[in-house]
Amino acid sequence: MEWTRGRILGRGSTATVYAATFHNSDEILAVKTSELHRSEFLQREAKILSSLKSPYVIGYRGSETKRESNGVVTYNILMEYAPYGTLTDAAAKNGGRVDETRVVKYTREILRGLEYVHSKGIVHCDVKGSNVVVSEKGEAKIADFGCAKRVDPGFESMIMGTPAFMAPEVARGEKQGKESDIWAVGCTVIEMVTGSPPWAEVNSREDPVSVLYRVGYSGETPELPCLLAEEAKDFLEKCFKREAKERWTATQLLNHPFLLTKPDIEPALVSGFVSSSPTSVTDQTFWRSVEEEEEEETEELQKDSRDLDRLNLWGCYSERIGRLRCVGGLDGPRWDMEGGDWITVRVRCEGTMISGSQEELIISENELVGEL
Ligand SMILES: Nc1ncnc2c1ncn2[C@@H]1O[C@H](COP(=O)(O)OP(=O)(O)OP(=O)(O)O)[C@@H](O)[C@H]1O
Repeated sequence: MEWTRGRILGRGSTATVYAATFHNSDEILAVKTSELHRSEFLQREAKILSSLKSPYVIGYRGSETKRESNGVVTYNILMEYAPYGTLTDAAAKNGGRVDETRVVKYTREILRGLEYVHSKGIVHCDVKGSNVVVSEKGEAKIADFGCAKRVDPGFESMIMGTPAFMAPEVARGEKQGKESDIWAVGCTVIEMVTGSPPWAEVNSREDPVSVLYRVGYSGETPELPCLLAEEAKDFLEKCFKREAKERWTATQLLNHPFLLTKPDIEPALVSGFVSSSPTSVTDQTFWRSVEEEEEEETEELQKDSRDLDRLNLWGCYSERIGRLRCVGGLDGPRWDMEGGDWITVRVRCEGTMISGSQEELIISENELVGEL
């Protein structure tokens, strides 16, 4: 395969993704690259991605090693190019959150993708806004299968994912199955609606270990955004059943009224992430009206005048977390609160933690257990 590498589209913990062009066609590609000697996760990803074909999963175009002009040997996955970035980008471009029509559309498409992936006996293990990309036609497609695994009982068990999106059973290091992906879908909806993952109040002041502890052991479920209509809240409650076996499946959720009441929107409406008007807040089918919210807030304030914060209808969105990034090295992990995306962690159930990049030592199971 002859192709030329272009600009960087994004960086993750295991690889860098570039735009590229095929020499024998006009197709633009995305190429996910890491040095060959660090490409264990990329090679696993290629194996899984090559077995999948769905409109809601990023398209696989091949994989190969390549000697770069500087002599470095790289491993590369060639994929369909998604020009509109990730759902996290979509929220950022739209003032911190995705508008309601797109939240419904993208949630439906993520679930269609997961329904397919799960039917193939595969669990994604790292569903989150920054791992869902938007295609040229405006469809949400699940990407980054670097943590994905087959659900075969004999398969090596490894806990993987991003702390704020982890289900309780994953945070406790017990198991990671299809149900854990569904919890992460709920977290992704919260991320789209509010611009922040769940547990933002913990994230902003503490560290990911505290998030894992809270998810795994507190008995709590993520706080539901206060402006959501009851239908949307009910949908999230079905995702956030703490008992994995009580959680709804992708197929069941696709038939939830939250997703059934709105038809698919035209692709033309999606392209370019045309910024939506804040008036969507008043749409009764998804958001509760500001008046309704105000009335309830006033009643609550009368009941408890100490709760002054609740006067501000937008208060529940005002907390923006400092993004966490682990940038450890041989000296051990440290948490960077300033920038970068939510990181993915990979912990072997038995033994020490490994991450995709040898430079980014993230956290060891022993440290985790020690902290907990
Ligand atoms: N097919 C694609 N088209 C366009 N951009 C993409 C594509 N795939 C990935 N990207 C961009 O590259 C970024 C990193 O990709 P990806 O999440 O696959 O890397 P990673 O190293 O596996 O990340 P993680 O830290 O989640 O493990 C994405 O967040 C996105 O911005």
